[in-house]
Amino acid sequence: MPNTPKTHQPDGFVNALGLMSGTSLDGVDAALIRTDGTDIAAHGPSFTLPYTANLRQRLRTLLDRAPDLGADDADLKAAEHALTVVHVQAVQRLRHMAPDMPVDLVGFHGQTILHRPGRTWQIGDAAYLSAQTNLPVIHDFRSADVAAGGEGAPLVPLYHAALLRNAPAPVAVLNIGGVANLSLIPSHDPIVACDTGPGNALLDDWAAQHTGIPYDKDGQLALGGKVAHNILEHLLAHPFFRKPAPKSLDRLSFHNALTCLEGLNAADGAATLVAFTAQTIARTPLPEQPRTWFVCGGGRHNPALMAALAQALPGTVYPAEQCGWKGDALEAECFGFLAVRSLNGLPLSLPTTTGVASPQTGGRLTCMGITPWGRRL
Ligand SMILES: Nc1ncnc2c1ncn2[C@@H]1O[C@H](COP(=O)(O)OP(=O)(O)OP(=O)(O)O)[C@@H](O)[C@H]1O
Ligand SMILES: CC(=O)N[C@H]1[C@@H]2OC[C@@H](O2)[C@@H](O)[C@@H]1O[C@H](C)C(=O)O
Repeated sequence: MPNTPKTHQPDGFVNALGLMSGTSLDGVDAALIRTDGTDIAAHGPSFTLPYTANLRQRLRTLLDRAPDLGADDADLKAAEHALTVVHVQAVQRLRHMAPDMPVDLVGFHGQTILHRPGRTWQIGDAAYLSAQTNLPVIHDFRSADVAAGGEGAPLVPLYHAALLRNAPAPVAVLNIGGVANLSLIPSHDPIVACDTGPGNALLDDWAAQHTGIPYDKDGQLALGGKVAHNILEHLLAHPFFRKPAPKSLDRLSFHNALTCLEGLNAADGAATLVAFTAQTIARTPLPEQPRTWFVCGGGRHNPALMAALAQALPGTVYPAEQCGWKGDALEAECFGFLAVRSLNGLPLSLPTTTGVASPQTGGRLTCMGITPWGRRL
C-alpha cells in the first residue's frame, strides 16, 4: 500500500536526503536533492562517510553468514546498530553542509547482506535513524518488488531515466560499484535495466588478498598485468551473462571466480578481473546498443577499467561528470528521489527494470514521534 500522506510542500518539491551503503562496504554515501519524485530541481551537497576497517569486516562476515542467520542474531543486531550510527552521523554532517536546504525526508537504503531470487535482505534500523535525526525515514525499498515477483534490483533506473530525460537515445548509464548495473534508454522502447556482473567486488577482494589494500588503487595492479584469456573465457561462459535483462546479483554471486585465478600473479589476476568486468558489460544482451555510456560509481576512478570499457563497448564512454553529475553520489541521490516517489505512491520499478509484473511502488515510512514533514508541516 502506498505510504500516506502525500508531499505537503505547495509545489510538491521537497529536500530529500538519500543514504546508500553499497556492496563495496566502503562507507555510506549521502546526498541531498530537491525533487517531487519526477523532476530534480536541485542537487545539494554529497559525501561519503567511510566505515572503519572493523565495521567493514563485521559486515563482510555477515554477508558470508547471511544465508544461515536469524533476524535477531546478536552479531547481526550489533553490526546493524553500528551501521545505523554511522548513517545518523552522515545525516547530521550533511545537514551542517547545507543549512539553506533543510531536510524534509530521508531515503535509507541500508546494507544488503543477502540477495537471491525471492529474497532480499537489507539491514539498518530506520526507527533509530528517525528518532536520532527527528526526520521521517523511508526504508525497505526492495521487498515490495520481490513480493510482486520482481528481482528487487536494480532500483536506480527510474532515477537514471529522470537524469537522462533530454539526452539523445540510445544512451546508457553504467554504475560500477561492487556489482555493476546498467540502465539503457532505447530509441523507442521503455527503459531496460539489469545487473551485468561483478563490478569492483572481485578485484577488491583480490587486491586485499595480494596487497592488504582493499582495492586496486588507480588500477596500478591491473595496468601492470596481462589478461589470462583462457581463464577469462572460462569465466564468461557462465549462463548468467547470456541471460537478457532484467536480472540481478548478490555481491558474492561470482565469488568462486577467484579460485579460477589461483596461480596467477597479483597483476595478471587484476588485469583478468578488469577484463571480466568490461566483457560482461559488453556482452550483456540488449535490445539496442547505446551510442553513449555515462559511467558512475567507484569503478570509474580505475583507469585500467575505464580503458577496458572504452575498448570493449560500442559507442563512446564518458565518466558521469561529462553530464555535470556527481558520479559518486548518484546512488545516494537515487534513494532520496525514490523516497519521495514512495511517499507519493509512484512506481519504483517497472517490468523492464526488475521483471516485476506491473509498475510497483515500495518503501515504508518510519516516523518516530514526528509528523511526516517534521516541524515544517
Ligand atoms: N582511485 C580508485 N582506484 C581504483 N578503484 C577505485 C578508486 N576509488 C574507488 N574505487 C573502487 O570503487 C569501489 C567503491 O565503489 P562504489 O562506492 O561505487 O561501490 P558501492 O556503491 O559500494 O557498490 P554498489 O553500487 O554495488 O552498491 C571501491 O571498492 C573500489 O573498488
Ligand atoms: C540487492 C542490492 O543491494 N543490489 C545493489 C547492488 O549494487 C549495484 C547493483 O547490485 C544494484 O542492483 C543494487 O544497487 C543499486 C543502487 C540499485 O538498486 O539500482
